[in-house]
Amino acid sequence: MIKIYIIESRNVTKKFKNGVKALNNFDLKVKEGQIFSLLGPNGAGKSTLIKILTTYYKYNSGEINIFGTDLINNSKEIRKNIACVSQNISVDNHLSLKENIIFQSHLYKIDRKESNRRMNDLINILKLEKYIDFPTKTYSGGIKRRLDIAINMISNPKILFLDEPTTGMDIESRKILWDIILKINKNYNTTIFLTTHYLEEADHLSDEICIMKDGKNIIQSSPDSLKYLTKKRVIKIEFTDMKNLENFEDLNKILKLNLRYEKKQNILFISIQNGKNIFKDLNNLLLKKDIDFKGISIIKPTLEEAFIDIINKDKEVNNNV
Ligand SMILES: Nc1ncnc2c1ncn2[C@@H]1O[C@H](COP(=O)(O)OP(=O)(O)OP(=O)(O)O)[C@@H](O)[C@H]1O
Repeated sequence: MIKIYIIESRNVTKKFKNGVKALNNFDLKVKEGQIFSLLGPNGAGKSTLIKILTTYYKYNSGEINIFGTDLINNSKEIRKNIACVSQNISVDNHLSLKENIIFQSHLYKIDRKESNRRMNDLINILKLEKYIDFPTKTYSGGIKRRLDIAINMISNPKILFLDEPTTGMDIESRKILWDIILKINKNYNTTIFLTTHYLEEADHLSDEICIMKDGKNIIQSSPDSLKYLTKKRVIKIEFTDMKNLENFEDLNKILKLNLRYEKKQNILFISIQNGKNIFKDLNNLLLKKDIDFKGISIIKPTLEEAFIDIINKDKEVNNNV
């Protein structure tokens, strides 16, 4: 079966009037029902891409299909089926959540009964019971963001774009919003396309991540595969006591193993490239030399370490061209 991607771009280029190429032959594939995150350093082109996908910006060349149809030829129809919560909150500050939703429902021609049903459902999912009746300006930034998402979800979009949804939030509000994003994705099967600077957020939420830089898609994969790509690993050995740790340090010198490590009490953290063989050798060595240890394990890199590694590798490649 041929899988149709809900968003697919090929060779997309966007050049601004000042000559900046924000997108440079940009390719992307997003599957239906995914939570998809776009990561990249400042100026990578993330906001430009979102503005193009949500039909605010035109692009110079290349091809974009959304719902299997061409973005330029079908922008009106596509716009009806997507929603975007941008960094600038778009709710009317003087209206309450209810009034904002009624207004939005009129725009999308949703009848009152259906609108009420959706509103009650969204209030429940977004935990907004306490914030229905007063003007939205009276609420904190975190609550306003949730109100904005609820209002945007009233049209039942197939894709919800979230541009840095948790920027400026404290960790507690951020985690509440993570749960909400997961629930929206699961309950409505809404494809979520988000940009974020928080790698922990991308790791927690995403089925797939695209790392972009200088307007190009450097890599697109699941969070776990991205972590696996970085060859840097750390082996952690916890010794039964300091004496055993020192015995191991002596062996490192005598056998010229040249291991680079850091110590924390009776635990050694050894930095290695390319894990499995060294792990086995160290395990065997400890057993053979009768050095008592409590445990030995490989610590997986975090997404942040993988991200830095991938961005730096791309720099090296480009500097060598
Ligand atoms: N309207 C514009 N006119 C000219 N250049 C622009 C415009 N918008 C963005 N740019 C440039 O295009 C490049 C990509 O910008 P963009 O805002 O898309 O990056 P970003 O990845 O969203 O960055 P950030 O993480 O800092 O928000 C940058 O060099 C930026 O200066």
